[in-house]
Amino acid sequence: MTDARTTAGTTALQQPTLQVTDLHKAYGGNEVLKGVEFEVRKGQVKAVLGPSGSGKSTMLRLMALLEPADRGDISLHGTRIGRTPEGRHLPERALAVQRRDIGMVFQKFNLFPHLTAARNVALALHAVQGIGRHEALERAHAMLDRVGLSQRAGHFPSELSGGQQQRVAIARALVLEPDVMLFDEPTSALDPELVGEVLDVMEGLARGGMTMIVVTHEVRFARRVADEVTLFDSGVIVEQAAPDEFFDNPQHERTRRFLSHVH
Ligand SMILES: Nc1ncnc2c1ncn2[C@@H]1O[C@H](COP(=O)(O)OP(=O)(O)OP(=O)(O)O)[C@@H](O)[C@H]1O
Repeated sequence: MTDARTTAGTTALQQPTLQVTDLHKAYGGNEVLKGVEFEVRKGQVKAVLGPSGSGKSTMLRLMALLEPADRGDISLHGTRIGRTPEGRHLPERALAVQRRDIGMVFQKFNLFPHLTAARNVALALHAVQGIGRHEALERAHAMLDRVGLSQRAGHFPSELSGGQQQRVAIARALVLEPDVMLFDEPTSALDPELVGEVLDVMEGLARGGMTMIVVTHEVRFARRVADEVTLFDSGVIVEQAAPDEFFDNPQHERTRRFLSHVH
């Protein structure tokens, strides 16, 4: 009994939080993902770099179950998600339940313009988890405090800077207490002077133990915060390594060429 429990516990610890195997996706005849193998473990931060159009966003969207893969598996804590055990795509209602464990932040914040920051965050709790208005608002305020926006909770998106709006979007994802957070170029739509405040929030989350995958062009952030950096090119992973290795001693010519353009 004890042995069985220990074994199960050890297995759970070793399992990636989120994992994709042999992931394929094509749009029309355009093969965008060509058998990607990728995983993130509990508390790990993975940065994903790569040229435009290499398939980074597509991988995140598939991982977040926002669209189906053509082939391959996506697993959360070792359990396949997005498909039935027989391999059929799950219906929307079942997908919605599985999506709750995976938070996603996009380049565009997509806040509701007619709702205050607090209500934007509370709406997620209310709509997705059915939590009552009062409690949802209380938790929204606590989450806005965590991203440094307690003073802005009553403001509408139009009254907030882009950086502040993105922090609201981060709070909206966090309030659902996801097991893993996916960031898809969260600072690309921001004026340069607003990038830092969003990266600071993300760094705080990373230091606090959040499991994160970050698609980004912010090389310095990747070097400073990530446990591992991945280079995507043309739908495949070219190189994955710890930041010092990746940036100072890349093994692949493609990585060297990529870094020569971004450094
Ligand atoms: N819904 C879609 N329909 C058709 N083609 C798509 C769709 N989504 C992505 N693509 C194509 O797939 C390829 C990969 O796109 P993706 O957005 O995943 O790349 P990316 O590496 O994230 O690029 P970027 O850094 O520019 O965001 C591109 O050629 C893109 O045009």
